[in-house]
Amino acid sequence: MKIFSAEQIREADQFTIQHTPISSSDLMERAAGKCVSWYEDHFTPDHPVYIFCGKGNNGGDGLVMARLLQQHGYTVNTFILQHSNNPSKDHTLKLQQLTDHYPSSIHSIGDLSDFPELPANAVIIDAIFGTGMSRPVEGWLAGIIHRINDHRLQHTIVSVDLPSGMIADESSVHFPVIQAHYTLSFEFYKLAFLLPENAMLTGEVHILPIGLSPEYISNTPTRYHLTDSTIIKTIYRPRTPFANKGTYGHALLIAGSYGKIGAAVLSAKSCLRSGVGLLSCYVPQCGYDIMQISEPCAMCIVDENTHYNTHFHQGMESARYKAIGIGPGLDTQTATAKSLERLLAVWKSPMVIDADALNLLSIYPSLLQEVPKNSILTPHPKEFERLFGSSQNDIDRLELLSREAVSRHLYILLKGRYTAMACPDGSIYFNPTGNPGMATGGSGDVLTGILTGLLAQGYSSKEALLFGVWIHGYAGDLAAAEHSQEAMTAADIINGLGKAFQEGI
Ligand SMILES: NC(=O)C1=CN([C@@H]2O[C@H](COP(=O)(O)OP(=O)(O)OC[C@H]3O[C@@H](n4cnc5c(N)ncnc54)[C@H](O)[C@@H]3O)[C@@H](O)[C@H]2O)[C@H](O)CC1
Ligand SMILES: [K+]
Repeated sequence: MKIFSAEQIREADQFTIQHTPISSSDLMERAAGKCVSWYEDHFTPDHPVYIFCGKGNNGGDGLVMARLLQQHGYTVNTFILQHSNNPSKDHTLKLQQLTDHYPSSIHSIGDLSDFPELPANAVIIDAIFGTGMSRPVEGWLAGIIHRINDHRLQHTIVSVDLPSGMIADESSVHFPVIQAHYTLSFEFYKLAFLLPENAMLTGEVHILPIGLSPEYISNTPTRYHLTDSTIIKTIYRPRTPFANKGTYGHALLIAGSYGKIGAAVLSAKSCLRSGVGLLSCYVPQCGYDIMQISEPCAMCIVDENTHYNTHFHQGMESARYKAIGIGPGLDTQTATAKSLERLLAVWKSPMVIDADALNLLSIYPSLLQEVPKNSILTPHPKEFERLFGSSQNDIDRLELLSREAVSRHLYILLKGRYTAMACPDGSIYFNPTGNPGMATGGSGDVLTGILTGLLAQGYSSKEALLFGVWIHGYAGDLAAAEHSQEAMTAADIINGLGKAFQEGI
């Protein structure tokens, strides 16, 4: 699914009005009608509705909702915030229609002292600002936003299109923004909904289709995308009937150190459960028995060192692996760094680089220059910061992520609720699958195994990344459904992979 900017959403709006038989006034009726249908499914008429409207089209949506909800038997009080003397055309039209039918339900707010007392069971609808926001809300308007937020514990807050004060495609960190329980957004996710810094502001997001032109949507390129099953279906390739294990590649996982052989085992298991043809695991001596017993389907190559890996570069100039994954439980010993340096000097195909291998790249930044093009780096936010530095806000961090991916020709993901995946062509994909139960030790090791397994099978780096992160999250959701987010472990994610491949594509 494409993620459009506020500017593009305005264009989509205009294009739809010009090229399909619908007026802007009717499009607003349709949008508000969708919100009303959603609302009626969630709240009965015993809850008085308090709708706060701005003077633009977001406020216009609120005015239409006020009319429709009253027509449907709800008690509604509408408050128009007098922040501007230039209401939008449709706002003016919808205000007139509301005045014609329900004049006594309309009130005006010119400053904070006009804010109403809310009855205990009232529901608040926030239709103050939508995609028209481009700067922080200030003065008494900011006061109104804070006042609404003060009611958050007692009253449900439903935001129309965006929580007011949030800027659709910029950072609004530290700005006054409505803290909604629900956000009913039109047609598209907004970039702002996917930023960790806004996690507490949107509440549950519901995307309501309003029939914006499919022609505009398919013909307009975007930089940001949300991975969905349509994208995953185009990536997935079923196995061929005449396949043998050579068809699906031989992967090498370089992982594990004393006390962290479990990370290597988790990666190995998930790699095998992602369809790899053959898997070899390179481990220190202390890992040999553990690996062979835990995962008989994997072959084992053993380092000369007992506790950590020191010679995995050996023989790699002529090795025929289809993919290498390195990092889970690796440790950051100097001898491991030296071996990584020598591996990078000879290995020029894409690799999956995770965990301690990323930490080695941040300790020895010159190694980062040697990472093969199209490799996949999988940092969590702390690892990302150690590698590339810190940022003021989530938009700056996305820009940094993208700059690094483009300039180094790498695929870099940044783990989170919506894992962001930056590609060398400048595009950024967000992944929607997964849940907080996956914030547990070993979950990243499982992802490394999956990505390595997909790369080895011949998926391109971009395909392996989008598909791997999707299936990892999907398997995590299945694990949470079975065990709860609290009780699930990384091993349960691996156990979910079978069903994820069957049902998640
Ligand atoms: N996407 C669609 O196809 C549809 C969208 N609809 C709704 O329209 C809004 C966008 O409306 P717009 O008039 O462009 O902007 P807003 O209502 O968000 O705000 C404009 C209004 O607010 C003033 N303003 C902006 N920023 C500030 C500020 N920081 N402080 C004070 N005042 C500010 C500005 O001057 C204007 O007066 C979209 O979100 C949807 O809700 C359609 O109804 C359906 C089609
Ligand atoms: K709003």
